[in-house]
Amino acid sequence: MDENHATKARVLHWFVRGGSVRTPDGKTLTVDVDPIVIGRDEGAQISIPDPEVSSIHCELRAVNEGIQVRDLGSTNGTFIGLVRVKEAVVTTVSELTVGSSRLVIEPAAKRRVDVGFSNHFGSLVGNSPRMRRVFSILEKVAPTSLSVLILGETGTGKEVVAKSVHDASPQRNGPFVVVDCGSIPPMLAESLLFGHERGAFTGAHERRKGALGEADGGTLFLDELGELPLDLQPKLLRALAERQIKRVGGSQVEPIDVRVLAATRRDLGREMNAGRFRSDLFFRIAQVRVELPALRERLSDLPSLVEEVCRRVGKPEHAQTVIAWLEGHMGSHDWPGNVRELVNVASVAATLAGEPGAIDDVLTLTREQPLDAARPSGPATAFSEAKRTAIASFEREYFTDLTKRAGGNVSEMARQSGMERHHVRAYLRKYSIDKQ
Ligand SMILES: Nc1ncnc2c1ncn2[C@@H]1O[C@H](COP(=O)(O)OP(=O)(O)OP(=O)(O)O)[C@@H](O)[C@H]1O
Repeated sequence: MDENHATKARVLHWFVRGGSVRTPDGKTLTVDVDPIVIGRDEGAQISIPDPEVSSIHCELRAVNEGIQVRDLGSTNGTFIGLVRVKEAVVTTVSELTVGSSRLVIEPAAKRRVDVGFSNHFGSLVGNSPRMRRVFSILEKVAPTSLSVLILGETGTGKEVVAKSVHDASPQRNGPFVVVDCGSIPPMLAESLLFGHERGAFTGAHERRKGALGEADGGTLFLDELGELPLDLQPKLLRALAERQIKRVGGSQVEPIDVRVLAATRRDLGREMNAGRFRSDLFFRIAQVRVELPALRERLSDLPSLVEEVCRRVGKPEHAQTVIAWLEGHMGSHDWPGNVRELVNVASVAATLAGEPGAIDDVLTLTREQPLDAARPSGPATAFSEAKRTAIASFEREYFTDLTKRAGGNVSEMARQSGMERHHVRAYLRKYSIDKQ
């Protein structure tokens, strides 16, 4: 990371109103910026053995205005006084009811939270207080062997966090193995994770290592953890707890030394309460929870992200033009695709920003034209035709080059370009680029 990023660090703290919560058995806990989970499960920070409380019921955390209460998909609901709430901020002493148990929330005065000086971690950048706090947590946990669950909407940078944690860990020279839990074929799931012996099932011609075995001495990143098939969950939990695996069709156990990182877009609280995700596995993997806020909640990150993107595409001199354009034209955009969407828009803009007026055309085209129909809808002027040709040639060049760099692997292309796999495929089809 260049010095530029460090010298631009300005925001060093934020203000929150935490306080305390008194549990039904009379204990008092401090509520701070890291969430406190309330539930029936023994792993919850406030564990309440009340059958009407869901295993993961709700959570409390300090935010700017007071103590935020968030229901996590409980069956019987979370109440403040007599009002059932999904999400609310408590600013005065209030009674919180879960099942038939009562807790008392008491907000305290606002206090300053030091968010650390760092405005980057690995290949992540961000100036907002929330991201600075994420970076300071990551700096602390990366060198440990703690497992980390990374939460956030699509495109918020979960995979980059995982890779950056691996790169800053003692296992950095070991393998970094990614398993996309959402695309595990059910029939092969167990073998994919734990490996198999030769002849274990039809088609098992070779003895194979699974993802856990491959990750030995390194990091296993379970992407889309919420999609992990239910029947695999207890097996994975056992393997992680006992630090050993048994291949499908095998009888011997092999020791493994693997650090686990995981990510999910799904609300795992809801999944657990619906019985689709095991809470014991959740607490085993979520020793540390890191939440990446949506980009719309941290727009102050935009300039540093654009600078980073311009640097990546080799056009650092265009950063200020792109930032000014985004502020002027997309100030009210709420970035549903988060940083991935910003990276896409900013890289196209940065690449063509040298031509006067080009950004308007580029962004209008990339945002409004379906990929397969980049054709003028009305009478084309020579100017717009020229722009279209420039974009087409940029896209063709970009994806041809990307295909070479990723050896034709679409997942790798998606990773490198920060796009969804189906978008990458659509561009390859559009320009008839051969994956070989
Ligand atoms: N803080 C950041 N700094 C720099 N680049 C970032 C940051 N966050 C995300 N990115 C970029 O945004 C793109 C998307 O990131 P990533 O693939 O990690 O998102 P994700 O949360 O894993 O998305 P999904 O849930 O869809 O898999 C990547 O190109 C990544 O480099």
